[in-house]
Amino acid sequence: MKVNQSEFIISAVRPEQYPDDGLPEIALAGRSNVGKSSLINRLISRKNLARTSATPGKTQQLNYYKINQDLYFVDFPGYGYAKVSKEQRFAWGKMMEKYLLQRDELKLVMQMVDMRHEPSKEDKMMNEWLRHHGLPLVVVATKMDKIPKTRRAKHIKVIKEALGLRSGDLFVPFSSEEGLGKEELWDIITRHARIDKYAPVEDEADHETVETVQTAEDDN
Ligand SMILES: Nc1nc2c(ncn2[C@@H]2O[C@H](COP(=O)(O)OP(=O)(O)OP(=O)(O)O)[C@@H](O)[C@H]2O)c(=O)[nH]1
Ligand SMILES: [Mg+2]
Repeated sequence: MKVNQSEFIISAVRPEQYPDDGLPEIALAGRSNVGKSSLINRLISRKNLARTSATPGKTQQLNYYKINQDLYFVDFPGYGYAKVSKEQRFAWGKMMEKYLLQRDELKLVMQMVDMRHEPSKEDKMMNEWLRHHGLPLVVVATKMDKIPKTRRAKHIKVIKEALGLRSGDLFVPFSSEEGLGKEELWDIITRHARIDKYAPVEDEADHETVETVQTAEDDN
């Protein structure tokens, strides 16, 4: 997928703020700090369009990023972050649930899990919930660069087993640091969003810059 333009649109706290142009939406869900924002940046070859941070729980609204005139990435609040209040967690949960169950434009959920660890209770619950509701799903295992090559197959096996994934289920090991898994994921995204224009992503040189925000601090 050739990304010519990427633009932060809105941090939506209410459904009325969601875009109304009907473009396909790809949601990113996962634990706080799992690497959702980093994955967006890697997919679009930008350093920091989506805010990344070493402070978990930073993304607290549905953050919309428009990619070309083709689709939106919708960056979700990270779940499972202990330091937010119960009320806040409940409010996020409600907003996410409503979005996931009622948003016609939603074409794919990317559920992200950290490749280093066995999926948490919340990861498992989220996965079961998404599958129970029949949502189109790809599980993305992030931070693959942190696992030595010889141990990756083992980690992948543990994750797939913990989530009960079968051979036909979509699963992509990924590294935002090194770009591993990027082409495979774009392929899945464009198929679900029904975008025909599949082409390799070009580098930043011919990329129209619309917004930049703070720099990632990778200490994780
Ligand atoms: N080595 C490595 N570090 C990563 C990778 N992905 C993310 N990180 C680091 O992990 C930290 C969290 O990444 P974010 O992309 O901000 O995570 P997030 O899921 O958006 O977090 P919230 O917005 O808080 O929910 C940052 O320090 C990133 O640089 C990866 O693939 N490899
Ligand atoms: Mg984020």
